[in-house]
Amino acid sequence: MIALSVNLNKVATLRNTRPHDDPSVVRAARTVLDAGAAGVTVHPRPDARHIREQDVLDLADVMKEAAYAGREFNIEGYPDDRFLDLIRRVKPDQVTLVPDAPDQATSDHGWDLPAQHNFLAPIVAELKDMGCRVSLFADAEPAIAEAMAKTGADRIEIYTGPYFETFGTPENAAILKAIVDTSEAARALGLGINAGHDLTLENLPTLAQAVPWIDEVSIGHHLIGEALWMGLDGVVKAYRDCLAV
Ligand SMILES: CC(=O)[C@@H](O)[C@H](O)COP(=O)(O)O
Ligand SMILES: NCC(=O)COP(=O)(O)O
Repeated sequence: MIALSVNLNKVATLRNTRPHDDPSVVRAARTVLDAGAAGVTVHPRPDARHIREQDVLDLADVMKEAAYAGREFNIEGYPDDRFLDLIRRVKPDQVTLVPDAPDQATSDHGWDLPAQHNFLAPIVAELKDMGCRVSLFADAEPAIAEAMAKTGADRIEIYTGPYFETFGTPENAAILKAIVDTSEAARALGLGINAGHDLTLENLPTLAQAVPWIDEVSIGHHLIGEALWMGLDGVVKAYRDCLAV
């Protein structure tokens, strides 16, 4: 079964609008894990617009609790000194490197490889030496698979934003085929497959059926939004039902 990692960024977005800890990111993490999520994901951006360093440290403590043995902590971000120092302190199960600029509204593209190989490969090596699994954010382009593998990364995370944007239109078939082809090319090179960005209860079943070998999807924005109507426990269970292909 495809693992669901719940991205808690948007809980922190709401929390940050007032000077107190409500809604609690830690409480949200416990809720989604108790509902069966395989792990949690956070993206501590340079401007701390949502997830702050203290959230990362607090969640690292939660993930060490016996009740959550076997669940994974995935930290996403651009590997600047701030981010790498935090990773060295926390040593999460997985690090997902994304090529985001500090002022980027959200993640919307994968790494430019092989151009950025010499920048990424040493960082990937250091993170793996720490015992972290390393995933690289990737556009759905089969030709990128070889360059991704050459960095030494363990997995790629296929960016599914265009899949969301085209879902339900004639253009979606080509986007989905590119995702399938990219995943197959990467798997053939020994890479694991993650996927994420703008996955929803509507578009996830088709993706899961087309690419059942995905290791993990990380989902935040639409899941947290849907929780307003379904409750956090209920929406996690609904997303997991989509993945039981
Ligand atoms: C990498 C990716 O697609 C998302 O995980 C990203 O973390 C979303 O960031 P925001 O929640 O800041 O939009
Ligand atoms: N890597 C994708 C992620 O963690 C969540 O993306 P989104 O569901 O918030 O778009």
